[in-house]
Amino acid sequence: MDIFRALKTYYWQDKGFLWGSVAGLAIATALGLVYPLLLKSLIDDMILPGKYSGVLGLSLSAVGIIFVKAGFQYVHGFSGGRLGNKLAYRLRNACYEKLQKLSFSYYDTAKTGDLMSRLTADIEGIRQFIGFGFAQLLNTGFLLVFGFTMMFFIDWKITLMTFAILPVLGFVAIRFEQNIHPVFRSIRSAVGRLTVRVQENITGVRTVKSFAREPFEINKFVKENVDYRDNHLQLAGVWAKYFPMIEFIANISVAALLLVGGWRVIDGSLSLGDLVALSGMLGLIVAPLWTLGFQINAYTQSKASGERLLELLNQPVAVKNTPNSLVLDDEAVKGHLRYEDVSFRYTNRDDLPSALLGFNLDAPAGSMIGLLGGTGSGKTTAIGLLFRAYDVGEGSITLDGVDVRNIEIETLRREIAIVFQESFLFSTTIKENISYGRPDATTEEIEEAARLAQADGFIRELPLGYDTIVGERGMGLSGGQKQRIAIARALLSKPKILILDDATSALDMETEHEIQLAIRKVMSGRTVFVIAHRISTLRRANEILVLDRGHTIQRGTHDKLVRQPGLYRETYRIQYADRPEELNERLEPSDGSSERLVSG
Ligand SMILES: Nc1ncnc2c1ncn2[C@@H]1O[C@H](COP(=O)(O)OP(=O)(O)OP(=O)(O)O)[C@@H](O)[C@H]1O
Repeated sequence: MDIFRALKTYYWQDKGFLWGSVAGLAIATALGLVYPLLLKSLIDDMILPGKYSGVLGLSLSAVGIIFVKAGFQYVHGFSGGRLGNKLAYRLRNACYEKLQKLSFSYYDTAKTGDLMSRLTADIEGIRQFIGFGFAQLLNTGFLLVFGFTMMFFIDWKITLMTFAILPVLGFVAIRFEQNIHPVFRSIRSAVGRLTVRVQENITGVRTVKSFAREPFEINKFVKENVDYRDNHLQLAGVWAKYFPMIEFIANISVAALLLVGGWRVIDGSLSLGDLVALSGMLGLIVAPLWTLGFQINAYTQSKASGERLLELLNQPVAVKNTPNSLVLDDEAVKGHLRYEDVSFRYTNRDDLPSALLGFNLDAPAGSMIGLLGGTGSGKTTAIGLLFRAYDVGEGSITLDGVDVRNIEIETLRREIAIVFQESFLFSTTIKENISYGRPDATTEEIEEAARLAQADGFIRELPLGYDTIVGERGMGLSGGQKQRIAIARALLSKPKILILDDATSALDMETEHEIQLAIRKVMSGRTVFVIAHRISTLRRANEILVLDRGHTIQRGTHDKLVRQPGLYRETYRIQYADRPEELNERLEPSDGSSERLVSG
């Protein structure tokens, strides 16, 4: 019950509905138990003595009871529905909000399918149990207590006899639950695997098709589908075995009642009406006992779902604001950045060495910083620490002299715009994609940003122009088109710091050059970070840092670096091998003697 206590904040404000659902069902149940008493009265007081005058009154009472019972059943259904749905609504919102708050580190290991199922199937489980299952479980208890008390007052000996069968029935019902629970669990994980298969296949459809791996994918799906089908067959097997067994045991008590009750009526120690009433009540008690296994199952399932939801809701947020976080004043921010001896290691990858080691950088407002290095050398890590995707391990990063860890995350990130290599577009209009960071932007501003990002031309050629809806993650657009929309989105937010993380890799040199000119214009006086593998993208930077496995191995301007032996010059050599004039001109040493750079 601890799980449900922990979830109390999501349903306790509706406790009126909870009580309404429980009380509605309990009263309707108690009223149901009155029917056998009416039958008893009909037989013993009217039919047998031949007093027919009371029959009409009795049937009118039955109608009245039906009416009132229906009213209480409505109260149960209405309250349970309200309670469950309001709870599910709050839980869904809370989980979604939590997902928005969780830091990047959480998503490094989170699985999309698993999170989706928490927000759907697990919440549904809780909704059903809190709304209805809980009241039904209590109701089974009420039935046992009310029913046996009434039976006891009619004839305690017969009642005790029928009572003897209950532990057996309870035992079988619990065995049933124990057998069916793992099957339900396997079904749920089989559904999860099946969903992940479909999701991955649709997402990676281009890769699948380009490698002609459709048969392989179909086989994988069929395997999961077989698993799913087999689980359902196993479920059907458990049902088929236990249902007749439960019915058989329950009917033994009915048979025993008929046998002993019959004798007793014949020898005159029990009235016929009492026998009919006892049999009616026994039937009412036994019916929900059949479903006891299900009710317990619903309880354990929703407990497991509750655990999974609480695990998400109680997930610590790795990067968060401190109580005294500084709220940045947009007007006052200049954009002067300093990294001082910054080192960082990803906590989820203790097996790996630090991703960044002793990183130092001074980037005054208005400067352009270039980062170059092989894959995995720490470039993205260096900028991730700046916008607090992760907090630095050692050292510090300051913005205008304030440690970024002391700046309110939201205002810090509002000053920074990042364009990643893989541009993510939402499945909405191009216009809304560009204005994502500034929903208040005017059409003119959106179009101006698109012009600067060299995107306006191709957008206008689309049939619906800026109102064209792009497919999921930008499907239907080329890589370079997506990158240009992402650049327009970043430029529109007029950030103090712009980060281009390999953001122009899909563009041709000419378009990239045009965009660079535009960025220089828009970002004049602001700070720009450019991560790139192309020298042409970096060469105008005020300072270029060359990284290798987290270490800064070279730094300086393009002119300085092309003269130094090292990775930068090697990269330059490879990229400009087909333009030796430019290469020689660049690499000519200061003493005027020409250096031979390209062999062969
Ligand atoms: N989220 C993460 N969790 C664990 N390790 C990570 C994570 N992101 C990066 N790494 C590791 O940190 C190191 C630096 O990665 P980083 O992404 O900073 O490199 P990069 O220079 O930007 O590479 P690329 O040019 O390929 O984008 C690599 O060894 C990488 O495997």
